[in-house]
Amino acid sequence: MEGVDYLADERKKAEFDVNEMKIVWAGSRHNFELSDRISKLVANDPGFSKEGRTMLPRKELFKNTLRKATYAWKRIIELRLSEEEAAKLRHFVDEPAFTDLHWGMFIPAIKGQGTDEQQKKWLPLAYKMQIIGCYAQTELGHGSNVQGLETTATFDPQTDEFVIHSPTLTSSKWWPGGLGKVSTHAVVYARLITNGKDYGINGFIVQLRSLEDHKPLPGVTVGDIGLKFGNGAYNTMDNGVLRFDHVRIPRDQMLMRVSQVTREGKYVQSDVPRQLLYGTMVYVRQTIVSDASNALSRAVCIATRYSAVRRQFGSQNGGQEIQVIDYKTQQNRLFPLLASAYAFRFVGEWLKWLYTDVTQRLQANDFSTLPEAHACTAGLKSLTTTATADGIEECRKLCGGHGYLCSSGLPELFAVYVPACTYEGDNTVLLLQVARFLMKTVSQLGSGKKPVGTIAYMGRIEHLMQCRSDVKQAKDWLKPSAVVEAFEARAARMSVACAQNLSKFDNPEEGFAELAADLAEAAVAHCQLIVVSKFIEKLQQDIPGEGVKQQLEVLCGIYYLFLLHKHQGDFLGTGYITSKQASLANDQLRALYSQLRPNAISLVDAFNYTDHFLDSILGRYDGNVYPKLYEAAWKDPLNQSDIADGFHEYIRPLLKQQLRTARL
Ligand SMILES: CC/C=C\C/C=C\C/C=C\C/C=C\C/C=C\C/C=C\C=C\C(=O)SCCNC(=O)CCNC(=O)[C@H](O)C(C)(C)COP(=O)(O)OP(=O)(O)OC[C@H]1O[C@@H](n2cnc3c(N)ncnc32)[C@H](O)[C@@H]1OP(=O)(O)O
Ligand SMILES: Cc1cc2nc3c(=O)[nH]c(=O)nc-3n(C[C@H](O)[C@H](O)[C@H](O)COP(=O)(O)OP(=O)(O)OC[C@H]3O[C@@H](n4cnc5c(N)ncnc54)[C@H](O)[C@@H]3O)c2cc1C
Repeated sequence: MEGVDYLADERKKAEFDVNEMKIVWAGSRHNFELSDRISKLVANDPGFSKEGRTMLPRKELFKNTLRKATYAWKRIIELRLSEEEAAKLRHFVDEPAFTDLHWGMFIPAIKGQGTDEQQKKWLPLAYKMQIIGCYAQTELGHGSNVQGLETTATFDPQTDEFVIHSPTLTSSKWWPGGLGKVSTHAVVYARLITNGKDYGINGFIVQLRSLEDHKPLPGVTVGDIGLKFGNGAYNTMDNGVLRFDHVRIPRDQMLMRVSQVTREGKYVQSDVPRQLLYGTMVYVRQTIVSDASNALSRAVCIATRYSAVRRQFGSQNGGQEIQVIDYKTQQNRLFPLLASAYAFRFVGEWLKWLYTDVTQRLQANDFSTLPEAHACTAGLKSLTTTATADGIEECRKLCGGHGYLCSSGLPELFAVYVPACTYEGDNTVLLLQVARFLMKTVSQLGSGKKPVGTIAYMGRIEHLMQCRSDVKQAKDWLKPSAVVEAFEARAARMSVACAQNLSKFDNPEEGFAELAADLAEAAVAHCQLIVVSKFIEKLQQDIPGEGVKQQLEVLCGIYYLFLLHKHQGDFLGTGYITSKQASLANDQLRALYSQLRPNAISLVDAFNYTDHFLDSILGRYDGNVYPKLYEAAWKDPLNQSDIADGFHEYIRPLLKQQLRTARL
């Protein structure tokens, strides 16, 4: 029945002010109002309908995305939306498109690596979308190892130009989004060669297609790399391949903030660190951490609502069966994911602050916090995307058989999300970057250099190496100081153990390679400590709204106690807790699940997602799942006729043959 709220009883159980929680989730009242307004604007516009998206063949799917992305741009202009509003609109349109890379990487690369003059020339064109750009770094042969890229940019002093060339098959650019069929320009990363000397990787703005007829320019070979994982999903994006045959660009299209080549061909290194060349990746990794909470909360919202609708077993005297959300096993799989969505939200907010801070410092030529910013963005990108991709898949399983239907929204969400574990840095490669930072920190402990920021805890290494948990009863695990010390001691001990093992090798690089798996685990422990600490710090702020803070405390407890339970080998193995204390942590975790249970539906309502954005029958706000599933099945193209195409060709002869055999 339309108009009935099947989850109304669940909503009545809430012990907190949901509207206030919506503001906490959004980060501020301004953010909440912005998201609320723009998500409804998109949901109510038929131009942004998602109907039938997963059924479209690639060419139609792609064309439909071009239509939507350009329609979004038209609406942005017509409604005179600000940059912030426009970004929200693209987010709620919810379909990966070339515009993500244009706004998300091409423009930031020019902003971060271009000189003032270059920014003045290129940004107005890009802002008006008079040129469309992508970020062409990865090649067929190399992605993680950026220093191993092979494309060359050789300076020709005769003409004051760079010659961009792909010397080998493996040097073909491969993967850049928006490249395959749309971009007119790219920021291309290539080896800078001048006066016969290779100065390593630098960015160059290269025009790829004519602005008149969109044909590839002479010397440019460009196309799409082919179908990717999942139905619909990331296939809306034209990830591309690109080869250059001695393509000439003016010298001033080398991005020259980090280093320059003079008219005479002299290479000049600025006094900014070369790592700023990697700045766009730091920026995007930071946005990916915030986005992890979007994707995970979306999956959790679907699985939580459906778990309250779905009933199995336990009917007493002909009454209703049990809601599957009441099974402790379901809670133990679902509630930590709900808690993780909130945890990633808050660590994302903090990371945004850290990124803004480091950007301001860089502008003032203070490079001191760059290594920490790199370690935090790399590590948290790795931690949150791994947990989110795994979490979305777990949510699909939590929805039983119906989770496997595309109409649940979960298969597509997973297919779109899972490459986040790979793009912007493979998650293992990124953890090893964190590990390098940790090993450097440990090796400098005796030097008098005081660790600050997220590694300040290493400054208390002597205490952290020998302290023991003083938890005596389950509720002691609710004390923030007990928890932070536990996570600090575990992270510090794992790092120190790695450093001690490394010192046994004559060649440190050989040692690092041999111990890489342990080092990656130490990096995870450090990153989990950051997430836990930032959640606890958030709770120390003034949080208005009846019961809101209490709910967040429950979620925070679930987040860290679940981690403690899952990684209890680390906590026990490093000797910080006893098995009795581990068992008390588990008792407390179960108690928190019971406290969360009546609030579960309202906690996912606080994400304030429209049904359009969720695009899931199982996650519908009104919980009206079964009639809508039934209705959707009949919309499948296979059900357009009673007799399937192919029946006369294949099935009928088979049945006739069986009939003949039966007669014999
Ligand atoms: C149903 C749903 C529908 C729709 C959903 C809709 C929309 C989705 C919306 C949003 C999604 C959100 C975001 C999506 C965004 C993007 C996805 C699309 C595009 C993806 C693009 C890309 O992938 S671009 C390519 C990215 N490539 C990489 O990340 C490569 C990884 N490799 C590296 O970064 C480096 O090579 C390395 C760090 C691994 C090694 O570098 P190298 O120089 O060889 O190394 P070292 O010798 O180890 O380091 C030298 C020193 O430099 C320091 N360092 C390294 N990196 C950095 C850095 N980035 N910043 C600062 N410093 C750095 C390093 O620590 C070393 O320092 P020392 O002090 O030790 O010397
Ligand atoms: C959907 C999608 C969109 C993308 N968009 C873009 C884009 O717009 N622009 C762009 O330039 N690129 C883009 N990329 C490319 C992406 O950035 C790379 O794929 C990514 O950086 C990983 O590099 P790789 O493919 O070389 O993986 P590889 O490095 O080859 O990884 C393969 C395996 O080797 C392991 N490995 C590699 N090195 C090490 C090491 N040192 N130690 C231990 N293990 C190691 C990895 O953990 C992994 O298991 C995109 C990729 C995808 C999937």
